[in-house]
Amino acid sequence: MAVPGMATGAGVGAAVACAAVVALLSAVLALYGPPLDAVLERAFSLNKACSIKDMKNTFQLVRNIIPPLTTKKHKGQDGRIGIVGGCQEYTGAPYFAAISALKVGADLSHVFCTQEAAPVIKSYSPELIVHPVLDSPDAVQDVEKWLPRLHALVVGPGLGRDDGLLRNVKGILEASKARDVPVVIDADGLWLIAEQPALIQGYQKAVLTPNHAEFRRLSEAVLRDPLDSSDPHGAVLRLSQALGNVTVVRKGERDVISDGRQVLECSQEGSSRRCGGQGDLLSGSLGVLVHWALLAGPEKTDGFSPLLVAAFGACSLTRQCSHQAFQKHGRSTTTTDMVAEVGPAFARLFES
Ligand SMILES: NC(=O)C1=CN([C@@H]2O[C@H](COP(=O)(O)OP(=O)(O)OC[C@H]3O[C@@H](n4cnc5c(N)ncnc54)[C@H](O)[C@@H]3O)[C@@H](O)[C@H]2O)[C@@H](O)CC1
Ligand SMILES: Nc1ncnc2c1ncn2[C@@H]1O[C@H](COP(=O)(O)OP(=O)(O)OP(=O)(O)O)[C@@H](O)[C@H]1O
Ligand SMILES: [Mg+2]
Repeated sequence: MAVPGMATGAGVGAAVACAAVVALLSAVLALYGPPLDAVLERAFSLNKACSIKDMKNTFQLVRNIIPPLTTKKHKGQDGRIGIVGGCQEYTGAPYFAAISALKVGADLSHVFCTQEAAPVIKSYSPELIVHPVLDSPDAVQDVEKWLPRLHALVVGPGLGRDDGLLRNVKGILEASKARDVPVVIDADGLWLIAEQPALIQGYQKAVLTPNHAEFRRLSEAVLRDPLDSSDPHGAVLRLSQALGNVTVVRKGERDVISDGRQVLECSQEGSSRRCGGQGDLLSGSLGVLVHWALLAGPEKTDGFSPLLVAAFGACSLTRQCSHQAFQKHGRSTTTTDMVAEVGPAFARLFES
């Protein structure tokens, strides 16, 4: 794979990132066998210096962070995830994020949304725990009291941009940082970060998941420069560095992931459908994988940043869901069809 950005100040990271991407590729190879070589060529851009052996080792990293299913665990151990989002306009986004977290393997998924969004989100699924608190004057305290029971928060899907709501979310982010709760920030959560980057500056347990427009907005706000579209890896690396090594996942035709030291690229085959909600599936899945990766620790990720490994896992899973759903539904594919593929896609990529 090409990791050009890593040459600039990334040092040792270049070799490690290269190995990681190659390893991911190799694991898929092991799963599908040689006929899928072509698919894999697209899945991970290869640096010619990386060997197939390295690839094998590094794909194993994603598998390494997945907790085993055993009869010895209690409810909640494999993940209690909170989604902060859901307002009058947007109820689908927090639902997609929350249900995806459950389908990936979390035990409990909470949604903290506005009062009027709550009954709508509840009605989509009996599996979600829905708190109608986000527009209450006590929103911060109402969410804060749940923080000790949550392993990760996904902030932003379907949040909207109401000033009052964003003020509450600012308080929730500050409370999460104070308690060291990992946060994935997506969608309108990124709008808030573009307005106030200091909110997340240097927080090592944060992952940002911008789409095309969100990345531009964030990058221009933080770096105070027009975005250089000729160097996608360097742009992500620089944004992450400027934010104090917060992990950034830039979604697009290829997903580019960086923690300011290393750059990974995921171009696992997805589909040409660009229906809304796919990013919500990614951020919800990532909430669980971030928890698993931090729990597993750097020993399991071979010294590699656990958040990079988690991000790569969520990107490849989302794209695989899109691929499988499109094979069945073609042009009519929607995010609901992708959610139905989370289990089979996860098994294909990480468990067979
Ligand atoms: N069913 C739902 O409730 C959904 C709600 N959503 C929510 O909608 C709100 C706004 O999210 P948006 O993602 O629309 O953010 P923005 O309001 O910042 O809009 C992004 C814009 O960028 C455009 N864009 C995307 N990719 C592009 C590319 N590669 N090149 C050029 N333009 C591109 C899109 O068409 C869109 O107009 C968020 O709260 C989000 O979570 C979305 O998650 C979609 C599903
Ligand atoms: N051109 C593309 N080709 C293949 N996959 C893509 C492409 N653009 C985005 N994706 C994939 O789609 C998923 C969602 O990315 P996208 O940019 O649509 O997010 P988003 O705009 O935040 O989505 P949402 O509608 O949920 O807010 C990611 O897994 C990403 O890899
Ligand atoms: Mg989005």
